[in-house]
Amino acid sequence: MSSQPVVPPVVVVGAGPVGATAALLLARRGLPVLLLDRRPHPSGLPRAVHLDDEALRALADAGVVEEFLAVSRPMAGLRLLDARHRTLAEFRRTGGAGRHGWPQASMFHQPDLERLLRAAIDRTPGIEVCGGEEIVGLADADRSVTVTVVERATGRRRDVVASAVLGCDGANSTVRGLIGARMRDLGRPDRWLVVDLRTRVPLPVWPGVHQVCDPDRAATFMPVSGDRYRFETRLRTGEDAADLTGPALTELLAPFGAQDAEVVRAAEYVHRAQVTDRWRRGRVLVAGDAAHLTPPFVGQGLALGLRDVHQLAWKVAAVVTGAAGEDLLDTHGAERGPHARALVRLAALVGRLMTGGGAGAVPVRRAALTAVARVPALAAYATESRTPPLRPGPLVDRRGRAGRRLAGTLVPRARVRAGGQECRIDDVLGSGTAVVASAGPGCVAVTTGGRRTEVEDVDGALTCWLREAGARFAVVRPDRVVRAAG
Ligand SMILES: O=C(O)CCc1cccc(O)c1
Repeated sequence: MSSQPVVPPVVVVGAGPVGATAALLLARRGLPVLLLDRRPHPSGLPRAVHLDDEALRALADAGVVEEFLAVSRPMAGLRLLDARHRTLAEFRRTGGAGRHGWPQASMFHQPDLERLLRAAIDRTPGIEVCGGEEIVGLADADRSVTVTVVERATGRRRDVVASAVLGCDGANSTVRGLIGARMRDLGRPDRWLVVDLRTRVPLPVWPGVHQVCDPDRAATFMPVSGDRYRFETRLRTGEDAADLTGPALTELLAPFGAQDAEVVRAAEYVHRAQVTDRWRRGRVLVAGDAAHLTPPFVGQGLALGLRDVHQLAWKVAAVVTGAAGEDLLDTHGAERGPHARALVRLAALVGRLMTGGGAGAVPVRRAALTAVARVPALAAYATESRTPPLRPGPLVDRRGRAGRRLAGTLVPRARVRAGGQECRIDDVLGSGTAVVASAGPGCVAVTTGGRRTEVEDVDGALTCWLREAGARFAVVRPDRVVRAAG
């Protein structure tokens, strides 16, 4: 009788949306997962409210995107307003199907997302969840890590042998500290009041994010999902959250028609712009808020974290199963670091646009808007909701015209017809590396594992995507990022 080799679990630390998604992605690749969280139950706090359609590729591969769409709402875009609420600039997002087949921007209530992720984990074999357990030590060995864990209620300690450890344990990450990583500031911290609201009747507001660029009283207002709204305002020096309750808050909400809304939660929050200086020690890696903190002004906090684990899960699976060498894990920080820094800097720039004040207010705003328009990666984000491409490296070959255009970006999740059935290209790409090539009018060929399949390019989106980049083919990684094109 042959026995399967026993692979120790991948320990995922932190069962928030990033850790939970990581656990699902790893389990769907056949790895056993131990998901630890210091809290006995999900937090229930509505922190993140927005995801872009690129981040939904991670939820799709985790098997929960349909459930996410059922609890979220398409968002119309981002409007920059002046102090008198006149529109300075507007960046629209398509509420219908964007290039990935979903709304370009979706708003949601975080506890809804956490609930559906937890339900998916409960029905996925191979994931063990341990709440109320805290990690206190990590010892690297050859191809494994010993994780020391304490049960918070009893103080009982135990050692777990892990094949890898993913620190998705948030802003105050223990894992980050244990691997000797430090956060590096990309901007100054800023104190804001964050208010979650509910209304009995829907408010007649534009269904997008309003950013009030007023150095004296910078503010953000947005419909979330259902009857929920969020208002945020920068706290002035010497002001705290308690100063902005009652009539003072009612006055701030009035321009949005939300003066009668129920205040569900009002809390001070310090917005930070930080990225870790180290993403890995051996087989221990950090992701999500453990690796970066962003001001919320372009709604990228959670999206960055979901992309981290989407781009990491297949690499961890390849290394742990011996299909790739340990150095594959070096690409995690090399790819995610510049991407995170670019988006954190963009968010900080929008923050300056909202709060830059004094005599320099007008030039600050003009300079920032010019910067957004001039830097291609920023312009692509502002106008088309495309995040910056991954930098060239061992898994991103940006040589040649086609490589420069496509490598490091996501293949569109286009509609295709395969074997008489309509589906999305991701369903044909499978879970490994694939090649997508033009194959005559209205047709593309997908090669996976040496097998070539011709599919109908239903809307011509893939043919057009290749043609516009001057490409005949694109090599697509398991995380749907283009590795090379030519
Ligand atoms: O750029 C986008 O599409 C998202 C804008 C956004 C979303 C959520 C909060 C926020 O302050 C901005």
